[in-house]
Amino acid sequence: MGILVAVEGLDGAGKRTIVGRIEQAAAERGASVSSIAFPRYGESITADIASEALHGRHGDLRESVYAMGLLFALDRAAARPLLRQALAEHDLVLCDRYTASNAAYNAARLGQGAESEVVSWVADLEFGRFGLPVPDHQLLLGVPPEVAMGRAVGRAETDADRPVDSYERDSDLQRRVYRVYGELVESNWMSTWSWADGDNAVEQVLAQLN
Ligand SMILES: Nc1ncnc2c1ncn2[C@@H]1O[C@H](COP(=O)(O)OP(=O)(O)OP(=O)(O)O)[C@@H](O)[C@H]1O
Ligand SMILES: Cc1cn([C@H]2C[C@H](O)[C@@H](COP(=O)(O)O)O2)c(=O)[nH]c1=O
Repeated sequence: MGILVAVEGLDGAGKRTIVGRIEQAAAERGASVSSIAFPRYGESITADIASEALHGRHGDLRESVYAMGLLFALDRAAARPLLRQALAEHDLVLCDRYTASNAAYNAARLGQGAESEVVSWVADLEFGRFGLPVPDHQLLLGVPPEVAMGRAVGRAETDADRPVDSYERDSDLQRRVYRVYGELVESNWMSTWSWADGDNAVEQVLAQLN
């Protein structure tokens, strides 16, 4: 049975980039690794609808914090068998965003913090009702909002398939999300957390394998 590590952070923080580096470093150490990125665009209808809503489609769907949170949660619920299989077959399973993304973004959208009702709702729904595995460790890529937003905008300029969405355009939201993530780290929400910058993220995850 492998361990499940979730990599969290703001839009454009560099999660995908770091997950690739962790995969490579773990494989070089002889560990078998699998990764899964949420939302699962192109594989999950609920993930695709959430993305379309963030790009202005589906009427007022995106205005509802709980409706958006439910779409992201249903994407993960549908991935539960994949996660279980990956954990049975690999030493390390990496998630590029997981349930804490729903906690941080939904609380921030409501102007609330890590102790709020919506964060409990996310935990009850995803770990309780949907039976998703609780991560063994969660890592926050602590790239500040101004830097992360700059990267997201830079990516959009060079990648026509990755235009900024309504969350990424909202600098106040990104600042609030960063604050809630900090509170999730401080309270070790659901499991242990560590705070990483780009340089020590790989070592922090590899340490979990020992
Ligand atoms: N350490 C870094 N320094 C500078 N640029 C970086 C760094 N890491 C990633 N980038 C660049 O920043 C952009 C965002 O990176 P990436 O796609 O890995 O972020 P992400 O956190 O997965 O984003 P999202 O959650 O929005 O999908 C990309 O263009 C990437 O090449
Ligand atoms: C998985 C997940 C994501 N979100 C938010 C975070 C981002 O702003 C968008 C899209 O994700 P991406 O990594 O930029 O493609 O959705 C969320 O609120 N809840 C979630 O569970």
